[in-house]
Amino acid sequence: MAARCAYRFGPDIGHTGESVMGCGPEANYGNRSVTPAQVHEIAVQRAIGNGQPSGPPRRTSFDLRPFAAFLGSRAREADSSSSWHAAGGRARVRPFWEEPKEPKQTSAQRQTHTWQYGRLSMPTVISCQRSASCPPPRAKNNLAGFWLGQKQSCGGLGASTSPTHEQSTARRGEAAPKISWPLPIKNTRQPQPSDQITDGGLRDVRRELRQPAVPHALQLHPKIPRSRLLKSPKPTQIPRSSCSFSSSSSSSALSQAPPRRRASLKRVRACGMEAATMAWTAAVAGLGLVYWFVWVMGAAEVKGKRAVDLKMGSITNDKVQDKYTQYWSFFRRPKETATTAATAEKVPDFVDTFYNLVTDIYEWGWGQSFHFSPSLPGRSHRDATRVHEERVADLLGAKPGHRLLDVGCGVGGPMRAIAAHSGSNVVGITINDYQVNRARAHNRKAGLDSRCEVVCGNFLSMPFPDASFDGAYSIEATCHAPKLQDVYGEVFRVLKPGGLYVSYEWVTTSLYRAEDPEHVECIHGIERGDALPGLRRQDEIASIAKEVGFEVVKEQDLALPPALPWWTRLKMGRIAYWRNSLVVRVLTMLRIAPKGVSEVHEMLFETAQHLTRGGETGIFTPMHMVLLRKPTTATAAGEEAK
Ligand SMILES: C=C(CC[C@@H](C)[C@H]1CC[C@H]2C3=CC[C@H]4[C@H](C)[C@@H](O)CC[C@]4(C)[C@H]3CC[C@]12C)C(C)C
Ligand SMILES: C[S@@+](CC[C@H](N)C(=O)[O-])C[C@H]1O[C@@H](n2cnc3c(N)ncnc32)[C@H](O)[C@@H]1O
Repeated sequence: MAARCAYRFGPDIGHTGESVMGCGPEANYGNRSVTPAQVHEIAVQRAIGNGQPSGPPRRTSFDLRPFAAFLGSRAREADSSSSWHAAGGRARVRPFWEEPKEPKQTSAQRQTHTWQYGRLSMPTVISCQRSASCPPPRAKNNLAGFWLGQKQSCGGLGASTSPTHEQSTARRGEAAPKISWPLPIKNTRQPQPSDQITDGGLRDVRRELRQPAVPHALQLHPKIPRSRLLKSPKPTQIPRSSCSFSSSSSSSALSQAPPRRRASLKRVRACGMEAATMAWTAAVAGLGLVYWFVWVMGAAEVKGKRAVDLKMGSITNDKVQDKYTQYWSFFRRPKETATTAATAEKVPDFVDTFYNLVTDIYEWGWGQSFHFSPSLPGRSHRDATRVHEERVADLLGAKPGHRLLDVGCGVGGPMRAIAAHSGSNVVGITINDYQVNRARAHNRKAGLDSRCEVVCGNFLSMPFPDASFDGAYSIEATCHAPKLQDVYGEVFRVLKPGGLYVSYEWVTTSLYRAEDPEHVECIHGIERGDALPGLRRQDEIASIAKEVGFEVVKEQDLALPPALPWWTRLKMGRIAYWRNSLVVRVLTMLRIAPKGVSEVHEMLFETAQHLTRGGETGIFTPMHMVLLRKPTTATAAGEEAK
């Protein structure tokens, strides 16, 4: 039968695997790709002569390869059509049946063969209902294979009430070997006594596909005498529900027990062993899951910060909870915060506390750039962020040799992008010393530390001489200033005459209605969760800039169409936030993360919802851009205006 169907490779043996074409009317596989498992299946179908109409190889119902693949077994490598013929079949990964062949064994040698799973030696008995062309073990060092090998014997092949291969052959008076293999493939049709069961079918297919022979996967069980197989027309049937794993190491207690007791003892022991195996598997899988959850899934979008490294800035672990409470009570009533001089003075300190609490969470869940950007169709958030940053450099006309000031630089994401894009030198200032250290470390890692410098200081009174910068920019930072005039005035002072300043401002838009409680709650939510002493209106910005002496070159809300929404990133991240919440809780419970981190995370979660609402309703924008120039004639802040 096998000879009737001439397989030949399709014209394209590409990365999708080997195409099997033109197999005659009985088995026309068209131009489908055939995986090793399917090749095996074809062989089995032919070997048992099931008489079913031939067609594309079916995926078997007992195929647990995905599980094996999950555990990182070589099965994936072996069966993955993409890795099978990488690069158009040139760099080929060796499939499992091409494992180095053991020297051919005699049947006596085979009788004493035990399965070797890594360091585990398992003399497993599994009755086979199928032909000798059953598959070889997937991979010897394969935990999944090990698990599956055990599992299959429970109500699987060995426990069927239909005639087994050995029964069929025993009835015919032939010696029927017990056959073991660790990965069964369930066949819809059971072999009939009349079937000519050989592994010739598989061999034929292999020959045709020029695959080497299967290594010695099939074996005789050492403990079952050949004579018993011949004599006993009906081997002991083990109920489907019971555990049928059996070990060849029988104890004397077992051999001395009466037959019924012996059977139940065997079952108890078998169940015990299976339970232990299951427990081990569960433990390994559990550990794997925790690892994946915390280290892999919990990693920062831009690698560099992991959940297990979450710190609360320079706040010691025992102070986190207190600091958070203090922060929260200070910013609970945002509008009042900026109004009295006494509270306004305290703002920078609380902003510093805020960034101690959130910097690592931001880096972990957002990356090294702490700002929004319009979405770009078909581009990643990372790309969109970078484009938004490079736009600053372009607006400033930054060149190599220029000295730029980054007002409120965070951990320096924009600074590095701008320095790299324009070739200029950048000095960043932030109030938070933890951010200074993070930014410096990132600069070093990026190889930009010679052109990117970071200073710890207050942008309301900067430690820089007058007219010391060619240009300046601030990305979503000046919203922390109780009075915008103060920070704009400082930038004006340190800029060289003729120097440009670009700022991306957080503001309420003309759609905001102070009499709408929903609007008010949304904006308060944004202010509370972002350490803001009170958002300004969009139309205030230019006049404040003019007030300190700047010329307004350009003003534009970069969030307006045709720009795509900036808040979709926040919205789409929701599932990740749930996961992060859980990670943070678990880490706090394990005392890896300090107490209070969960509360901070909760606050950010809530803030994200207010921000999203602000974006969706259009009452808020985080990217009102102003391009300002210090007049060439100006000598000091506000002089030109006067
Ligand atoms: C300019 C400012 C910061 C803007 C944004 C960078 C941040 C505003 C809200 C932040 C976040 C909200 C939800 C967090 C999430 C719950 C967590 O699991 C992972 C981090 C967040 C996504 C976090 C990231 C940064 C923000 C988007 C303000 C302060 C002026
Ligand atoms: C939202 S982050 C933006 C950081 C950076 N521009 C970015 O886009 O990644 C705001 C930054 O402003 C800084 N900041 C806020 N108030 C400040 C102040 N009074 N003096 C100096 N820096 C301040 C914070 O420390 C923080 O680094």
